[in-house]
Amino acid sequence: MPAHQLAPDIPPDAPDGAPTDVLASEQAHLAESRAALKAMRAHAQSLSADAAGDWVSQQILQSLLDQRVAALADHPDTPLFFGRLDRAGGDDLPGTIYVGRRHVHDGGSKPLVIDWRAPVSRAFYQASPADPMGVVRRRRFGYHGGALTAFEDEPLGEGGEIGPSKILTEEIERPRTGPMRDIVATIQPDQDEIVRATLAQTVCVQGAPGTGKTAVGLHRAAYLLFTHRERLARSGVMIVGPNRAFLSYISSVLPALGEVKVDQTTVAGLLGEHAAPEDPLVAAVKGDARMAPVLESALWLHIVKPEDGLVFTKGAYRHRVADYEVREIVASLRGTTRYNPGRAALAQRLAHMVLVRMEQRGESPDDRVQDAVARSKPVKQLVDAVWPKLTPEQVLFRLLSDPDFLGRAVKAAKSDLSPEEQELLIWRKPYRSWKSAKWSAADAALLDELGDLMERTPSLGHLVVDEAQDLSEMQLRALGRRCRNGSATVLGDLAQGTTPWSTTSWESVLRHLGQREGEVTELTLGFRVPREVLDYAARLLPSIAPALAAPRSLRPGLGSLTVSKGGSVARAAGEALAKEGSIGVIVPDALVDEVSRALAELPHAVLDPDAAQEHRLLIVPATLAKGLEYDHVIVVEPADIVAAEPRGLARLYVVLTRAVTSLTVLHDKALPAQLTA
Ligand SMILES: Nc1ncnc2c1ncn2[C@@H]1O[C@H](COP(=O)(O)OP(=O)(O)OP(=O)(O)O)[C@@H](O)[C@H]1O
Repeated sequence: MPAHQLAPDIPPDAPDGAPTDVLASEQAHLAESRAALKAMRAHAQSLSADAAGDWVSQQILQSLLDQRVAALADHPDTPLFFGRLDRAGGDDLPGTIYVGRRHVHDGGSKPLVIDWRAPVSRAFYQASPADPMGVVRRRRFGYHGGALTAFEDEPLGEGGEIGPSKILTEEIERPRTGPMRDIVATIQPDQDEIVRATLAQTVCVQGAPGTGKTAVGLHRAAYLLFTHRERLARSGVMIVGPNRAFLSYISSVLPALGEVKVDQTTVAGLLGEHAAPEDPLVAAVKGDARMAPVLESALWLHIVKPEDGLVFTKGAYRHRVADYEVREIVASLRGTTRYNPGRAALAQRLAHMVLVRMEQRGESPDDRVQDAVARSKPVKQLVDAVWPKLTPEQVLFRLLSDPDFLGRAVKAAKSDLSPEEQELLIWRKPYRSWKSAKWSAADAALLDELGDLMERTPSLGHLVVDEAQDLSEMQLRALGRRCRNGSATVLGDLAQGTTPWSTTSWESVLRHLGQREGEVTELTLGFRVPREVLDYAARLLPSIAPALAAPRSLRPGLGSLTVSKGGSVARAAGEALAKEGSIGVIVPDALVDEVSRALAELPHAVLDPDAAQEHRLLIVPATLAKGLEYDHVIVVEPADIVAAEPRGLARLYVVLTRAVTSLTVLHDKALPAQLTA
């Protein structure tokens, strides 16, 4: 008997009845589950918020009920369940379990579908003949639209071999159109290990292009939200991706899994959309973690040694705090609090001293008097003079425009920033004031660091960081602040690092993120790029990431690669349009307009950095291709892509690994030597 049976292709010899009967019975279970979901929704709709006592509680309850009703919507095109486990029994759980996107139960609370994230569903992803996990048979379902049309059985109890799943193969061979889809029906065992890692655990995933890192990160977010619903509803989960076009591409995955309350943003979205152009050499120094102690010193250098004491007049009395006492208070606070709470504490401590004086004179002031004194003019004046009110922008402005001040900060921090590096940091053309300064992306991380030195940044419960290899140490520190009381999922590929500060080690990434305990793991099997294309792109690996092993692909994709000298982009695009699926024409950024003119006869759009367009034929600037995929990819002039930036070869590697079905490389100039070797 074959290990897999795919109805209706397989002759009706299955032990538990002919496939068509089985199919009919599974279709009946789907119909019953749909009806039950409808009833659950009707029940939720019938609940009234009137029971809540006051108006505010009613509003909150109504909003919760509305969310519940929305969550119970049946999307006819989305399979309600995609798997079934027949279990050996011996526990309290049902013998047969249907695994799907959400729980569905009948009127008597009998489970008809169990959420894929429930502990019992784990076996659907992990059970194997070697370790059946109490499962006798795993059944996978194939759908066409919303209709259940096929099933595939894997007997697990007999210790045999399981061949490749046709349903998985069909899913990954499916022509791509539109945004990214969830992979909940076909998560692979090594991916599932990452998805179900505990909330306390920070996981860092190195993976070649198309190994499912993004998909895994999104599913892990959904898993954690299900497993720790209340805790994470309070603290929050956030996904950080490389650009907004990418976010738009992945935006429907979590909602399809029922999770709508996850913030998806970019580093710029989080730290501020500052984008003043900057020399990469300068940005590299600014991105270096050695900036952190320099910023800290720069901030604290603003504290002025108190020369005068405080005189507080009340009625006929003058209460004095001596200069040395003020110095003692400042010294005791310095370095023990963040900057802004330190200011407030200084005012309170001074006020306290005044109160002590009042008491010594026989008065009995209470706490309100202390607050009033802390807010009084003489105290405010002294605090402003000694511990001035500052913004991150003011401090950074001073640091980047005043070489002496920078030198003092470097010295105070005992930093080894060299004179050359310090010179790079100083603006060539200084701005008139911090208000008119134009900040760069690298400055945004410095401002954020200063902001945290002044006021603690709140931490989220969990952070998913995609394309993490591209982040500078200072950006990682900024993200680390946002998960310091939580954990992170860090995803990336050392070979796809395209920034001048791209990392070469995940241990270093975890260290700067403040998650040293994080575990580095690897995904090695590619689900996107055909083998022939991946092997071609992998010729670049010895030059860009020599320590990495060549990636492997699940998809043979014979005939998927065409390399053509002098070929026409319009012809290649026209040929791709005659096939099924999306088409990405990936071009050096400088050639976007030229290629758009060459394609004037064909309906097309240019990918906008701020949004993913729904267009079959898209021109994609090479610098925006990261994380995206297209059924057919046409890459124009690799030599120019390489020449455009310092890590141009890595950019080319990214660009060559976006194809799902075919890659056409068009070139007039000589190809990079690594590709022809
Ligand atoms: N288990 C799976 N079942 C079906 N499809 C999968 C599976 N894992 C990944 N895929 C598909 O493979 C493609 C690549 O996945 P994804 O974008 O997550 O990879 P990646 O590792 O982030 O790639 P890159 O490094 O190039 O950004 C996607 O279309 C995704 O849906």
